[in-house]
Amino acid sequence: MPHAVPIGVVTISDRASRGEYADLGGPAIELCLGRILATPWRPERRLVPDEREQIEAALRGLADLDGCPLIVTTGGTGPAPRDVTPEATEAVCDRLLPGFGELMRAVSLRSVPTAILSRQMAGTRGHSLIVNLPGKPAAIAECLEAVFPAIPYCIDLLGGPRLETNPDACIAFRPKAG
Ligand SMILES: Nc1ncnc2c1ncn2[C@@H]1O[C@H](COP(=O)(O)OP(=O)(O)OP(=O)(O)O)[C@@H](O)[C@H]1O
Ligand SMILES: Nc1nc2c(c(=O)[nH]1)N[C@H]1C(S)=C(S)[C@@H](COP(=O)(O)O)O[C@H]1N2
Repeated sequence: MPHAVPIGVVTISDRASRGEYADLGGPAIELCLGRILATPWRPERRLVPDEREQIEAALRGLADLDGCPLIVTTGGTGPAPRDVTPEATEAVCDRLLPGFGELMRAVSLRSVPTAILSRQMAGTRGHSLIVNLPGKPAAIAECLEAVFPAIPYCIDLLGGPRLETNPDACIAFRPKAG
């Protein structure tokens, strides 16, 4: 699909990257995006260990070389010493969007009290929006569905492609002019 919008799907996991378990996070992101997006898109997949330099390199490449208007990560957002996804995200972003993390934690807190352990965040790098999700595959749809209504308009504001959604899965909110 030559005109499909590239979307970065980044799994950050020591064990999945070593092949010790199958990556369930990347496929869960793709399944969720497939339900939500009406605009043709294609995943740009990356699987990296919890190493800050490798995460930053993946995010920079997806934003600057692959031209992804949206990059979604899973894993490495907690308080463990090797969890460095938020640090890597902050390092590559021009600006942070704290509302994403606030909303995702609030929604997740309805399911698990440990939701407050995630330092997941979002920010912009040039024309790209980067959104962190926790590593638990079950967290992915819960978090992504919560914030997605604001994502198409955010990408409009960043000068990216117009993303349309399937209204049965997600109603994108675009404030009316004036
Ligand atoms: N990509 C993944 N695929 C399948 N399961 C995952 C994945 N990432 C995390 N998990 C599961 O969610 C749990 C919590 O995720 P977390 O990101 O804290 O992993 P972790 O304990 O740091 O280990 P690792 O980095 O090796 O995945 C993991 O212990 C694992 O059971
Ligand atoms: N929706 C949701 N959010 C969640 C969880 C979950 O199971 N569901 N797990 C929490 C836990 S136990 C941790 S440690 C943090 C960080 O997870 P990560 O290091 O895998 O990103 O996410 C939290 N957020």
